Amino acid sequence: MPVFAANLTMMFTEWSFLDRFDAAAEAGFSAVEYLFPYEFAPEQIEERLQRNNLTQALFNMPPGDWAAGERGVAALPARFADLTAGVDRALDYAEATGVKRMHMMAGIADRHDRDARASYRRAIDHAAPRLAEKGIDLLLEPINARNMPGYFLNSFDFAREIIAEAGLANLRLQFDIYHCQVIHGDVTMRLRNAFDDVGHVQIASIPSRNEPDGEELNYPFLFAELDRLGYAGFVGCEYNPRGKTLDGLGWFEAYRRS
Ligand SMILES: O=C(O)C(=O)[C@@H](O)CO
Ligand SMILES: [Mg+2]
Repeated sequence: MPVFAANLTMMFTEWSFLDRFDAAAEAGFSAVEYLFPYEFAPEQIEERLQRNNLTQALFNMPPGDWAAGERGVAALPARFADLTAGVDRALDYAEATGVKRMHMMAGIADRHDRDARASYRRAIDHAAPRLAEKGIDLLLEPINARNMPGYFLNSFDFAREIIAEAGLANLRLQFDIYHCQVIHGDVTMRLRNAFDDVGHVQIASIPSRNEPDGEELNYPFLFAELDRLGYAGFVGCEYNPRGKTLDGLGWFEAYRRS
């Protein structure tokens, strides 16, 4: 049975960020993820995790200037110093939270640009060994162009090509089923084919990015498929609730921690 992680950037937004940990635990989640912890001290996050007996499944490394439209700096050749500083900062939070996987966003850049690709590889070659020293996986996530126009890593095939080329044991694919369906379709076969690379899974309905309980995909089938494949990682609930978070948790009833 999959282990679900509440995404605290998108779910439980009726609560302040730190109180979302309590709300997610109360709703029966045993793990959480979110985009970024950096507005809070590592100790504040650690305290909420421990108080609620929650596992930190995932978070992202610093993405550059998010408010200005940056979506990562890894593929931006002029930003290598920011990338290395971001790895250091993320590792401080990893130590406090015990997280075992971190996502490095690529940035807005043309994936056919040679300098952007070389910069992305340089960022991976720097970050992955730093994380490996701490037993942490480095995740790469393809993101669809409708949600993030101009994003460098916009194809699952390209992500797998980069992972194969880098040949690093702790470099894994963040398989967001929502993005896969929007970009390519054929989700089950892609999951099967990519399974050896998969380090984290995320879910949402398609096309609305709401609860995984309707619209284009049959999530009960996909959850069973993850079991058939022997997936032992987390499934991040990266969706925008249609209404109140708690009102939309009917799909989660069978999976909640008692
Ligand atoms: O947009 C997504 O999908 C994500 O998983 C975010 O964490 C962007 O990294
Ligand atoms: Mg995602």
